[in-house]
Amino acid sequence: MTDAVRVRGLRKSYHGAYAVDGLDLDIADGEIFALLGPNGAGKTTTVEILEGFRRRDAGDVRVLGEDPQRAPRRWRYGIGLVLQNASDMADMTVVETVRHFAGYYPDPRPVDEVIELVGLTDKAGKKVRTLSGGQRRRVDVAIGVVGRPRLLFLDEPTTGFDPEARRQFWALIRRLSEEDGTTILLTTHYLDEAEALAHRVGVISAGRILAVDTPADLGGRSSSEATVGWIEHGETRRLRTGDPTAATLQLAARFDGPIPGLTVTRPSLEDVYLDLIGSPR
Ligand SMILES: Nc1ncnc2c1ncn2[C@@H]1O[C@H](COP(=O)(O)OP(=O)(O)OP(=O)(O)O)[C@@H](O)[C@H]1O
Repeated sequence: MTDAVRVRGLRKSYHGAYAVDGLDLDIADGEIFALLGPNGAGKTTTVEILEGFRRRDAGDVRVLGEDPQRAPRRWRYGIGLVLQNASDMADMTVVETVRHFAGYYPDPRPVDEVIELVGLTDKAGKKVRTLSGGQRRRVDVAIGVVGRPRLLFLDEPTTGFDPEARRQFWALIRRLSEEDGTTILLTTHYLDEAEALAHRVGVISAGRILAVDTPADLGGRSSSEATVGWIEHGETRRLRTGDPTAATLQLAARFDGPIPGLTVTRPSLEDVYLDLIGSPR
């Protein structure tokens, strides 16, 4: 498998302080990769270097096989950006806005198809400024994908969305990944979003990658101890165990049937993330 993104030893400082401090990163072709990290961790700096908008101090960076600092113009055609509020263009309708951006690419998707993909067909003739925040964000996505990018950057894409809009947006991202094989690099502060969408997540703190794994396995999550909970004599009981099946069978035997209030839980992605970045819970 080839890599859409390959980064080795990336460094970038501002006024003598390192914002990115020796970062390595590999993102495979077709992968959805979520970059997680606290405010100021270096996510935006890293992503903007990959996008070719910031210069690095040191390190080797390949994005779709090219160094973003020296890439030819056609390289940019393979990159899609979903920026905050890209669609806020004076008084244009949805279809005019998407057509405008389609004009920048040599082989754009048909405008109607893109508008359908983001679920805005019934709003196509409406002025963008009259749409809701979530609908405008869909226009941002339409602009990001109209050029048929091989690699799509999504920067905190669902901030401010209601729960239903978030689910619809996730379905759209999965569709881009599954139907078109688009590689997606997502930054988000929502752990449930990373868990729902990403094949792998990377946790970044103080300019370095602390861990990279599938959401299920990050920080040894799937193999860590489980907590079995139940209710007995009107009180909630909890038992931490490496073998929750055996513990549950023993309880079932003791209760001689259903176990009241039975729960079996493992650390959430948020628990593991907070441990990794050293934040008290
Ligand atoms: N243009 C700049 N000039 C000076 N310092 C900067 C600049 N951009 C970022 N920084 C600093 O670099 C560090 C990393 O910032 P960055 O924006 O990459 O973090 P982030 O992980 O994207 O944070 P957030 O989650 O808040 O968006 C921070 O300490 C920030 O203050």
